[in-house]
Amino acid sequence: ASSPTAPPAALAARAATLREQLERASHEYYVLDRPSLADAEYDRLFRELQTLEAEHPSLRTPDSPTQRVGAEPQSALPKHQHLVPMLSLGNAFSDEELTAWEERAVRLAGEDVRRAGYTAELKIDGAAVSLTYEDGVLVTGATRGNGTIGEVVTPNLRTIRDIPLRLHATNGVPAPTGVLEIRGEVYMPFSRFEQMNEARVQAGEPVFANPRNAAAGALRQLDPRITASRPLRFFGYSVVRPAHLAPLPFRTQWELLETLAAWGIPVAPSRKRCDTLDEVHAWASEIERNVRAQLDFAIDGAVVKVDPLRLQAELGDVGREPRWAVARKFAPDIAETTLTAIEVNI
Ligand SMILES: CC(C)(CNC(=O)c1ccc(Oc2ccccc2)cc1)c1ccc2c(N)nc(N)nc2n1
Repeated sequence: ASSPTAPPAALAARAATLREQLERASHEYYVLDRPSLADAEYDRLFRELQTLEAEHPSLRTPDSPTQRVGAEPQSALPKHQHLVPMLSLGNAFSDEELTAWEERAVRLAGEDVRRAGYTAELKIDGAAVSLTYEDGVLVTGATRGNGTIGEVVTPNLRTIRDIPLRLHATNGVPAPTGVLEIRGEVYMPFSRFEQMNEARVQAGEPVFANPRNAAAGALRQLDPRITASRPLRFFGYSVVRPAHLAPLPFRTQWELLETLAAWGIPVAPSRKRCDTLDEVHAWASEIERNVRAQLDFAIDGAVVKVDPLRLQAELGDVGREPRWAVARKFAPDIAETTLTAIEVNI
């Protein structure tokens, strides 16, 4: 017999179904850009879940879509120590510097580095954050801070539709158990950045210098309703967990990105598995010349990563920089350079 306070199992099951349907619809709408549920139907299900949670508060779980916006403003942002430090990328400004990076890695970890190959990714120019999930449920979100200590901005990150409140099992990839941290970049699409600045000019408010500053500023708001009003997106690119826990279900950076996507985390669209550094050079040039101008988000280069996690661990990091990854920087974005020049001259 169920106790008077516990909701009947049927209602708990209905609430779970609604959470699942609403989160999948949200993922299809915001991340895959191919909604299968009509807005009116989404709203009807959302209201049904809100009603269920109002009648049975124990059904109001942290991964419920009704809990994305609405936490009360905080006085100041509490601090969060990252489980594993968030590293910062060293820079290679030329193909020669990229080759020198590879030489050092080969000297340290042997020919396996070349034989195993690389994963090349877009270097998203946004605000780095770390998302802590426990048994697949988002429990903490924090800014990078100094790499070791960041600021807790969980209520703000929960307003970003790209960030799943619960990680899903899909096409044969099981949902993760235990604790893990997903690192990625919060960014503001150019199109929405311009739109927002235009509105700020009309409202007599100061405009943001660039999308990265706008994203970082939105993330550090004390009132999540302000964050919710800013058009923020997210791309994931790293997963870590404390060394003593069971290893993660992937062995390479490439498989890591595929797993993130399977869990429902958006991953930047252009990326390439490269067998040689020459392939990396060619891909990065192609991105700089032909892809960058078409993207609706800021990138400041490509990131090259030694693919096997075993070799990443062997190479380790020095001075907070991984030896197993490096940024191949592009020429600064003309618009940003011009703006900075104007600011300087005033
Ligand atoms: C590589 C890393 C610095 C993140 N990774 C980490 O911070 C990190 C930190 C400890 C780790 O611990 C290890 C676990 C196993 C093996 C080796 C290290 C692993 C990753 C980074 C930083 C910025 C990036 C960016 N703007 N765009 C893309 N596309 N990728 C980026 N990648």
